[in-house]
Amino acid sequence: MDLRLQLRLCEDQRRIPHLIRRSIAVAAGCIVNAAGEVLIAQRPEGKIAAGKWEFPGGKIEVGERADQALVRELEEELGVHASAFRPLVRITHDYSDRKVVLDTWLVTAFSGEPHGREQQAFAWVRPERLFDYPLLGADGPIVASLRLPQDYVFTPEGIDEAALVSGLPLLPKGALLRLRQPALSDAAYKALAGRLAPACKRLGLLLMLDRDPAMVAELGAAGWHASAAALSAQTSRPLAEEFWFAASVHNEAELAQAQKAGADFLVVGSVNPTPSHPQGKVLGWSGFAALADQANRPVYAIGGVRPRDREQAFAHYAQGVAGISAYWSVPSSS
Ligand SMILES: Nc1nc2c([nH]c(=O)n2[C@H]2C[C@H](O)[C@@H](COP(=O)(O)OP(=O)(O)OP(=O)(O)O)O2)c(=O)[nH]1
Ligand SMILES: [Mg+2]
Repeated sequence: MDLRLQLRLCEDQRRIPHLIRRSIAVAAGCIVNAAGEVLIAQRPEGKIAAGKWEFPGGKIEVGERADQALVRELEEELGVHASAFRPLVRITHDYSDRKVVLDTWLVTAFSGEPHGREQQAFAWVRPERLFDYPLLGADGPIVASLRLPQDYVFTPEGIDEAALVSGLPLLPKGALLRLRQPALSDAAYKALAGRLAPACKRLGLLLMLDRDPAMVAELGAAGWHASAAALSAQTSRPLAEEFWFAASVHNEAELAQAQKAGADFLVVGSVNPTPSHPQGKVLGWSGFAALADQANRPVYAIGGVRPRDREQAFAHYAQGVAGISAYWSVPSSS
């Protein structure tokens, strides 16, 4: 093609970016050190969104896999060789001038001392302090993913209080715990939640309640969990940003509803058939991954999955696994 014509076409394209909705595939790494801090870098002068902070990484090249791009970008930008990593969360974000599809990875082992090869500043930050840095607009769900644990435990239905209390110290450290007791009246549920909240705090468990969202702040719990039924009545975020807002999702319509309501993270299933929901729709791992891929937020896999299935869950972009029976020594139907 004639060079002048080519230049002219490029110029025209620059003028109508809003008409050409380019989608950019990006791989980014959340490098975690032994102290549990994560590495962020400041975008250097001359790049788009200069001055904002980000998880190091860059564009996936033609013919390259996301994991290959991750390793290459971390070497190019930081002089670090990533040797152990796994998928974290996948995000599609629409900036006004471009659409970005971000494949993020949790990097748990690397060699080399990070240094800003592009003269960019960088910092090791505890996940709960990441809000102190102006991160790129797409990165909120990555921060949520870094702050959340790998296990989401539900209480067995009808478990007695003594068994519940004695089981708490045996749960994985830092786990989310949903107090799910559908047979209790609201008053009995609230009383039980009030007795459990201090113990959960002491043990570092994140207590999630599923009745009136106002109960969460009142009792000092960690957040609110919306069942699919509760979610259908929810058009906006029902509690303050400082608390977690989770939702159960089984299909695309419920996913859209959870996104509209502004849920921070989801529980998606059933991945496998379970005795407790024999008639429930089974997604399989591929159905799970299809929903997780559109979620734009961390997603736990539920339904016939156990902590030992975690690696498989990660491979399908899960935050981790959720369940009942795998976590308690009392008999349960799940
Ligand atoms: N690396 C990274 N990019 C992000 C994050 N969040 C986010 O929206 N992005 C966007 C910003 C950019 O539009 C795109 C990454 O492109 P980039 O400019 O870093 O690409 P690159 O490293 O290959 O740089 P270049 O050589 O092409 O300039 O993804 C993030 O946390 N990390
Ligand atoms: Mg980059």
